[in-house]
Amino acid sequence: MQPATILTDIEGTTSSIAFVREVLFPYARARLPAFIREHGHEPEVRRWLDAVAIEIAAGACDDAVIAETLQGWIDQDRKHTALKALQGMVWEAGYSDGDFTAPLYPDVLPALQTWHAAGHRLAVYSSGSVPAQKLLFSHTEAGDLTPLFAGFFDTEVGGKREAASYRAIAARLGQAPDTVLFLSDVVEELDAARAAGMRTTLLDRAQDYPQPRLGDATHGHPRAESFAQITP
Ligand SMILES: CSCCC(=O)C(=O)COP(=O)(O)O
Ligand SMILES: [Mg+2]
Repeated sequence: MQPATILTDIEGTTSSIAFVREVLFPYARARLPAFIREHGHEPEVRRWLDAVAIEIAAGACDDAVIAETLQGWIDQDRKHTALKALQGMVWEAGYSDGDFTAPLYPDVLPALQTWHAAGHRLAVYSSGSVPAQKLLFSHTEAGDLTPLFAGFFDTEVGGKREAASYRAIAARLGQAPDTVLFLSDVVEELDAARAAGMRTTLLDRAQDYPQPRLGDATHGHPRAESFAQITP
């Protein structure tokens, strides 16, 4: 039988929520206005700024207003595809200037290496954009881990709480959904993956969730406090 493909979330699963909210988000929040002023004319940036403008004003609006809107969305932790794409572009400088590297929970790298060596395909599905995911995994404290992964998926495939997104990911990986194990800290995401036919495990990390999710709070998903407890 083919080893299961392991599809993992990032924030709260491979890396702490604190890193995302206390390092990545403030970095992007502070630099987005200047980034938009300097790069707003570039088509790949403009495309996302226009998407924000359409949402907030049904059309054109000032770039300063767009920047303020994006900062508000960061404060609300909105998982908007345009915000995530722009954040990823801003984080590129942070990684390349050495302002930060990406921490992983200590159990993550050994498990990923073991699973990869055992023939499991590994993939990522995060609200962070695919370029942001690749930046993160290529700038971990253990070096570049991107060669371990066979696929990266973001919300361009669909929202993380929608079963259709997981069906689309399975199809893109060329796998039947029941051969994919999805790992996440968010029960609603696991519910959607299960509805699509995937296997699931809830990551319940004490650092992120001081109140353990037990019993009904797991919605029937297998629960693990570390990757070391997962048998794919
Ligand atoms: C690619 S790292 C940035 C993480 C991020 O912006 C985010 O919203 C994380 O969401 P996740 O789906 O990984 O919980
Ligand atoms: Mg998460």
